[in-house]
Amino acid sequence: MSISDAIYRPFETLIRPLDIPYRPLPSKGPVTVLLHFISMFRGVLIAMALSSMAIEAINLTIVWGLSVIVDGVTQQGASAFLQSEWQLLAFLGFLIFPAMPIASFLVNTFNSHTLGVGMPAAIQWQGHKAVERQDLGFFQDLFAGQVASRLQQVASAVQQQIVAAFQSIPRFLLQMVGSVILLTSLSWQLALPVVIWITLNVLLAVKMAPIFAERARSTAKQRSLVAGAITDLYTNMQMIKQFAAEDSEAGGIRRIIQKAMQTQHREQRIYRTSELTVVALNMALWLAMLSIGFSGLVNGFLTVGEFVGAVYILNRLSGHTFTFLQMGQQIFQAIGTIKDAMPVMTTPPTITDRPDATSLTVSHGEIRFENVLFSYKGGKPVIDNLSLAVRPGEKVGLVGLSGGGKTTLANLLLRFYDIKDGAILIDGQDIRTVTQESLRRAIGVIAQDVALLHRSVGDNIRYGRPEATQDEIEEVAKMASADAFIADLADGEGRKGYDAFVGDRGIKLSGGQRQRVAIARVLLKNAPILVLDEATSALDSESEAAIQERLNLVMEGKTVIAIAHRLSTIARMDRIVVLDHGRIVEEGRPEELVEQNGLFARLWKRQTGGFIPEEINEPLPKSPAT
Ligand SMILES: Nc1ncnc2c1ncn2[C@@H]1O[C@H](COP(=O)(O)OP(=O)(O)OP(=O)(O)O)[C@@H](O)[C@H]1O
Repeated sequence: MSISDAIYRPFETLIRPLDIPYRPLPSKGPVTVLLHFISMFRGVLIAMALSSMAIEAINLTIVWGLSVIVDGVTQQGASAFLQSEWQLLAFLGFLIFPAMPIASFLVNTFNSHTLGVGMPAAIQWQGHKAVERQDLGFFQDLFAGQVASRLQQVASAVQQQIVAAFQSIPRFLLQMVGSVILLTSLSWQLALPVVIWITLNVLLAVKMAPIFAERARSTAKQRSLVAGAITDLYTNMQMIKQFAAEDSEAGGIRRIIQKAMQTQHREQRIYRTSELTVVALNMALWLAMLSIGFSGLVNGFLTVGEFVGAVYILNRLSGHTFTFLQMGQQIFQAIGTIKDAMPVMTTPPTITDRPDATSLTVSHGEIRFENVLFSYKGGKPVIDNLSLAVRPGEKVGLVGLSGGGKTTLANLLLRFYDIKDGAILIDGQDIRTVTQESLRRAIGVIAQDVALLHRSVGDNIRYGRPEATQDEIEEVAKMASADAFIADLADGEGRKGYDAFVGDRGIKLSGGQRQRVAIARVLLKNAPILVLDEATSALDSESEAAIQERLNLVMEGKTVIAIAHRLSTIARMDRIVVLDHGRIVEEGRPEELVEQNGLFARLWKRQTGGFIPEEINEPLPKSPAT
């Protein structure tokens, strides 16, 4: 171990931020959030506050010592004073060195190494754990970038301000009290203006605090709006360019930045006004103290040593009020930032596991929707008293007009939202009584808009089963006919094949390639239930045939609910359920429904131009488990 390791490692490992267990954040106001994080680090914070108070105590003692030395030397002469008071001089020497550098090192290193690094990491981690628990609806109401920026702002603001507060407030209070005591011991006439000055400063702080808080909050809100809007823009850059909307979007961003600047100016005005008041109060104190000091010297109620001591104390006090005021501003900025971020960090998730939630066990794969009623926040019913039983291994196709509730129904099965009434059961187990994790592990999803993470294509496939080996990944890629294009992949960083990155949301892959990766991922997951939200966009017929073939492979032996748009998929379903306004309006085998001449037949004819293709009249593949 190097010397540097020996000195700094203990400070660096005093807190292990990522090992602190997650505790839900209190939602009763920003101060409770601050206290929550303070309690997480209280040991180090107290140690830092004590070291910082030690620095102040040393300073005050040195000031007192100086006034004693000045008076002693003027009265007794230097050598007599040295002889009689050498212990005092030695003690002052010890305070100057090594006590002062040690205390100062402790404060700075707790500050930079233990808290400066550990605290934002802990706050960001705890914040992330809080956000991650939120249900899908929460993310739909917010810009992702805004959430991320709020977390980051909170992490740095809270850390800086808590640390500054613990470093400065106890020290400042000690300095105030110590200064008043010391000054009183020198002369009460000198202490009096200081007491008045402190009272005026406290009144000022009480008056300004709510204004600071309100303005700081507006600024934080505007700042996170800017970050959110910019992230939203960058994420949708392709669409923006398609519409050549860069200029009009830039106009929007410009307006948001302009608004953010206005709120910042408003915030800064109040700070400068209060600083001006503090400077005026400081100068008035100086004037009063110097007048009293000179009159004390003239009238003999003060010695030169006492006068020097008083001037030194005054210098420190007035200098520190300024720092203290700035710290007050920063603390209110932090409180504003927390207030703005509170909804993100403290909203309790609405979809939670029951305390007695069990793990879902899928033995057959039967799904039952029983009188399900659902509406989105404040809206009218999207799923209206719907009952549907899907037999084990059955493949049900959901068909209907756009907005009929197909995607919603699939999302309810995954418990992305909780239903208002009725029940959804898988093999007899109500999905609200099992853990969300076990539920979602049992369901494979191929969504319409295949989402891939900006990682290697191999890692994206591995998402289906993180512990899968490279061989298994290659095997499913082959089954999904993805192996050929993956072999040819290369990214800008020189990574090739399975190691090549796919771009944000998989942007560097074609729609068909993304779908193949999604199929491989679900093949690897091998869940007993499959939800398939078919892309409406037509792939070319060759790709469609290839994908269809792969999908058959994924669907084999599984209970399937497919939001079906393509004729080829519909034809492969055991049963079609036609949804309209959240209700089942028709149900049956596709060929039966065509004959019924209802909504399905209408949709069908519209899609085929009145032509009923051969495949619907062909015998349909038998469902394995029915
Ligand atoms: N997150 C949401 N918040 C509020 N309303 C929503 C949300 N998602 C969907 N809706 C509404 O619920 C209704 C059903 O939508 P859903 O997406 O389930 O229909 P769909 O049948 O899948 O349509 P499509 O075929 O066009 O995908 C629509 O009126 C839609 O506006």
